[in-house]
Amino acid sequence: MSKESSTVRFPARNVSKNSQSEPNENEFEASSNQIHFPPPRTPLNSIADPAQLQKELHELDFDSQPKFEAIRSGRYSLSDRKLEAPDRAGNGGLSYGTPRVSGRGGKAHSEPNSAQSTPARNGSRASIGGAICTGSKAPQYNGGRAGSCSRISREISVVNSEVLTQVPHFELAEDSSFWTDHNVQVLIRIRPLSNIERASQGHGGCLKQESAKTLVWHGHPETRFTFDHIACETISQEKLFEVAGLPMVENCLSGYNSCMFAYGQTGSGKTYTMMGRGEQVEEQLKYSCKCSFLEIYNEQITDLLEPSSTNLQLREDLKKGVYVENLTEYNVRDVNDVVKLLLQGASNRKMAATHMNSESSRSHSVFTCIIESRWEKDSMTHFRFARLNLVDLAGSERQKSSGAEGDRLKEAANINKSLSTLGLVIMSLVDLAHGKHRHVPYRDSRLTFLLQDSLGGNSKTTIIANVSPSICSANETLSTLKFAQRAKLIQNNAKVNEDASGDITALQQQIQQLKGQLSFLMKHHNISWSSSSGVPSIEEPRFNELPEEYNDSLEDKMPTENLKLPSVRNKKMKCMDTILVGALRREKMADNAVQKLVAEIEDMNRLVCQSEEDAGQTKMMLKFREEKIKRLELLTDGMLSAEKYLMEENKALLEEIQLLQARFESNPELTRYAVENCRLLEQLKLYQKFYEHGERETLLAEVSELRNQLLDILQGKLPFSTENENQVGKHFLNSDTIKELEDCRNMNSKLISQAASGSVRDSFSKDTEEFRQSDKYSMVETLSMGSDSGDETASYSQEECCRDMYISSNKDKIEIQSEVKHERRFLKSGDLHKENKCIMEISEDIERKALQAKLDKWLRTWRRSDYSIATFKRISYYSCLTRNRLK
Ligand SMILES: Nc1ncnc2c1ncn2[C@@H]1O[C@H](COP(=O)(O)OP(=O)(O)OP(=O)(O)O)[C@@H](O)[C@H]1O
Repeated sequence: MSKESSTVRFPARNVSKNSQSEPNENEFEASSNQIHFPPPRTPLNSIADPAQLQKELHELDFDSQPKFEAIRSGRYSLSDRKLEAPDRAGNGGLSYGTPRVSGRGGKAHSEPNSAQSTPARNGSRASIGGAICTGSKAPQYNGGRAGSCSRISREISVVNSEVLTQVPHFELAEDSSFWTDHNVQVLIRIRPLSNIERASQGHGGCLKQESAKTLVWHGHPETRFTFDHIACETISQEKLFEVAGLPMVENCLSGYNSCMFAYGQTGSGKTYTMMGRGEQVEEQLKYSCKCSFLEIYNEQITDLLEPSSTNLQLREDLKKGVYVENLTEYNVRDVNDVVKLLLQGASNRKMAATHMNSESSRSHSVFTCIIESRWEKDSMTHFRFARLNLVDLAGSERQKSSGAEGDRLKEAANINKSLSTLGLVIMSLVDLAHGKHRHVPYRDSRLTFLLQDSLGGNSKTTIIANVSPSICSANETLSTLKFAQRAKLIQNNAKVNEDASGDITALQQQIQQLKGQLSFLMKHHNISWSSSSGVPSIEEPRFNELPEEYNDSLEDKMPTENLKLPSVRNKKMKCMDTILVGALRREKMADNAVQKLVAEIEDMNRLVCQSEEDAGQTKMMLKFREEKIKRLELLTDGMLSAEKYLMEENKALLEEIQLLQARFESNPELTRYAVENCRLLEQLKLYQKFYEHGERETLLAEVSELRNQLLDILQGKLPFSTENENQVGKHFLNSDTIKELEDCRNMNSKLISQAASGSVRDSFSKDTEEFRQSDKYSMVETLSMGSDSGDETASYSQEECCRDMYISSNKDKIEIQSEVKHERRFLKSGDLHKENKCIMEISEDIERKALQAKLDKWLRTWRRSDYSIATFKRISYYSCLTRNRLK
């Protein structure tokens, strides 16, 4: 275990007081992992005469503890009327249930919804914080102050068998998903009656549990309460931990902030519930974990692990949220470390005896574990972090019931103040949850300010309301139950705290990998980047060096007759080279685009961070204003001297100036403009490149090449040489079809020359207008007009056209029509310049790729299907569109 940032050795523990009385009980010092404890604080004065009370309790405890334990551990069923005589040494055949908190004991717990991807966890998680950590044995640790730790280990132990048989037992529903799915949970825990209570009031109580979810408060008026979970008197620590504690730890490991409060009147079992009976466990934590332990006493924060650090200040930070300045955090390696810290801190808590509890906590304590987990998946580094707050509140009773006087009264007033703020916060949150506008007074007490995330914020929170069934506590029990009922309605907004910054690094790595692969491929295929255009060029087509499967697939697609012809083969190779060059070029462009996007994401992330910072700074400014108002109020009420006011004002203004400076330097607006500027410059460069570096010509050449390729393939499949015509062609085509092919070829060459001269635009405009007006039966004719040749379809009968058009699906028609509509928009828009601009605005590159993909698709369809002139015409027509658009 190491202290954050510096290695701290605790001074040797002052055990003199207790070592005499309980010399062998300090297991801590005997443990291998030695922690030296700080000197404990002087115990607070007791108000009532606790000595007598304690003596009585001790005697009673000793007698009855084993019986109670036996029942808790399940050795005795509730129907057992007779219990074995207890052995005073504590081992007279009594087993303590399962002592170790060793994971989940094979119990299946569902992951929280949003944490499905959390890597498999193992190792110890059960005992984090030691909260409700069960154990068979008391830790037997007794700090410098008598009673502080023995208290942790002690039970009420005032229950005898006779009584227990009368207490109905209700199982605590084990549904871990319930705890993980809900952000705010409330559980009622009823402690058993103490012997003193029993002696004074008999066996009757103010509470009666009717079922696993309902209990009745016997009073005026009799009130029935329903809760999702009620832990009756016979529910063991272990069971409670399994049901409510484990899912909280699970949440925390999954990256959710988690918090567990114990609320209730003094002596109702809050500390017992939170501290359990700590024991050393051996499993290793698999996560990095830091712990701190503080107490809020009289509205002052003290570090329980470094008791000399008193009056610590709360600060707010954008990243950390609310935190305690200078609070020591210890890195812990295993559960033992955690338990040690827990016990060490507990020994320093302010305690005193009151009428209601001989060892009453007079402060609120917060034990915090910050858990971080990191794992790699798909070459991404995931990082999650979460806090687990275990809050043991001071008793919520009224002052007069605790019999407090003097210092205790002042304490009680402060306790009441923070607890009433807690109540107000909860009420405001409930109102908020019902859609009302409310100011939530988090800042009115240190407790609520520190725990604001746990209340209505980013946290999964469990509130355990501890109640005593004693008639003497009837009113307090009722108010605790009402508090619990209200708290049920709070709505938190828990989210997984995950850092995705690793993703960008992973993307960059991926890009690097792809680059490596690309350069390897280029080296092996003699491809070099042309320095001027950034376009790869292939030095020499080498058909024989192509991978075999590539040849095979080609052979599958092409008629074997053609492959035998070297000229055809060379031609094909040339085509393939072109395709490859195009593909590599596009790949490079895509690579550039990815890089740009990555840079843009980084910019945006920066912007988001800055905006968050800005929001935080605005919040801080508001806070300054609020504080200033408070100061002014104090000044006008005469509670603050003018001098002190000025000094505080000066300090606040200095802080404000610093804040404003920081705000000025990291103004998100500036960054936004800078990012926008960069983006526009990039765009400008792109346009310049498009015109000046021949990008446009390259695209045109590529499209034209693709079209030629298509025609070549058509020719290759249906050769025109007399010999082949006789052998193969005859099987497929009649002379009309062959002529049609020739026509199409002519049509294309005409289009190319027209595109060069610009005249195609006029004719195309006419074409599209006619196309729009035509019905599906005349579509082929309209298409053919694009060729500017009246007799091109002469040999293709109207009937055949109709049939072909029927074959082409409605979808095709819709696609073509929308293309034409699109085209018309261009043509209407006026001059060429505007058109080009328009084209670029809708992203030339993407469009071109899409068109090319369509061409490829059609080509594939055509290859697969029967030869269809209509399809071919569509392709030709589409080529025209493409060409025109790119122009
Ligand atoms: N469920 C329980 N089973 C057995 N003993 C219990 C149980 N709950 C509480 N006790 C015993 O009751 C006594 C008072 O409990 P505890 O000190 O936890 O109360 P508390 O609510 O923390 O009081 P305070 O607010 O004064 O600190 C202790 O001796 C404790 O061992």
